[in-house]
Amino acid sequence: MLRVAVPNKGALSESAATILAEAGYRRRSDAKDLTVLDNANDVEFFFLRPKDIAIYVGAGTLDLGITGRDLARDAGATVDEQLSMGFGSSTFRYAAPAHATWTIDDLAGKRIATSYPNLVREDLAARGIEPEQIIRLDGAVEISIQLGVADVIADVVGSGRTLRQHGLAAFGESLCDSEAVLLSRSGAGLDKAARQFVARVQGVVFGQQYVMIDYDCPRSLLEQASKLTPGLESPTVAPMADPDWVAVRAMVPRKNHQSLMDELSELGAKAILATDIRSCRF
Ligand SMILES: Nc1ncnc2c1ncn2[C@@H]1O[C@H](COP(=O)(O)OP(=O)(O)OP(=O)(O)O)[C@@H](O)[C@H]1O
Ligand SMILES: O=P(O)(O)OC[C@H]1O[C@H](OP(=O)(O)OP(=O)(O)O)[C@H](O)[C@@H]1O
Ligand SMILES: [Mg+2]
Repeated sequence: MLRVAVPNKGALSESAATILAEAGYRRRSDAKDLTVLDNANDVEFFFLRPKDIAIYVGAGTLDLGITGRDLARDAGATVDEQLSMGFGSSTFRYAAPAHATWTIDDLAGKRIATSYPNLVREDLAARGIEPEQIIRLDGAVEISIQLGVADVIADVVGSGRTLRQHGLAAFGESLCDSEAVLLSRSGAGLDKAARQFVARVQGVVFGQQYVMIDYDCPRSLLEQASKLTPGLESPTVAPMADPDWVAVRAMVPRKNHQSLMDELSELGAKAILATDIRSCRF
């Protein structure tokens, strides 16, 4: 039976659960359940702290796991990314009080609070910078400067709202551009069950990022219209009862699909429809 780790709570848990349910796997019935046995699909799910997931997968205790790229890097686990899952995007940044201008070199001799001490230690070592201290906190890191515990923080930035709320500004480049990823143990090949799991999840993730566009197109405009909707291989073109018209179908990126529909309409296409894709295989 395939053993898969899923975040039990926090920023990644709801989106991960939604994708797995859409991929046909059994949901947990209670938010406190730590395991779910999905006999129909021959998978057992383990609901773990996102921080711990890469450790289990890297050790080979569990076959696959969903967690953040930043957490996996901080854990130093020997894992490979099978799939980017399209949610939980964030950057990992140094930040300090916004009233002063900071550069990376200013980190020397400072107290840096973070929940990701290994990621920070690695970054500073690579730059040859010696901090006074790296203070490991479990969360709410943004408050640590005003409480007098640290001079600088290094933390996850999503919208940037939490930094702004605490009068902080990020500086230096991102230490890690993160998102939720599906991990396997490094170097270990995937067996058939694991490959099938990855394909199913990929089908849902891909489906979320694309829509299906259908439209009627004057045959004389087909070449121009096909350039707007090239599809994955090429658009499907079907004859219509009126020989001067064709029906066209193609997958297009969800992002900007509304402006693409405007362009098709301006070109002369009619009955333009966009439909959600629930899942797909390549
Ligand atoms: N606001 C956010 N926007 C985008 N991604 C985020 C955000 N906050 C956290 N993440 C991502 O979620 C993951 C961390 O999840 P989470 O914060 O739930 O775990 P945790 O901090 O270990 O647990 P907890 O917050 O329950 O103590 C990381 O990969 C991080 O990049
Ligand atoms: O840029 P923003 O969109 O404001 O998001 C960033 C915040 O979200 C996360 O905190 P979380 O809610 O996980 O709490 P935590 O600090 O206790 O981990 C992260 O650690 C930041 O504090
Ligand atoms: Mg958190």
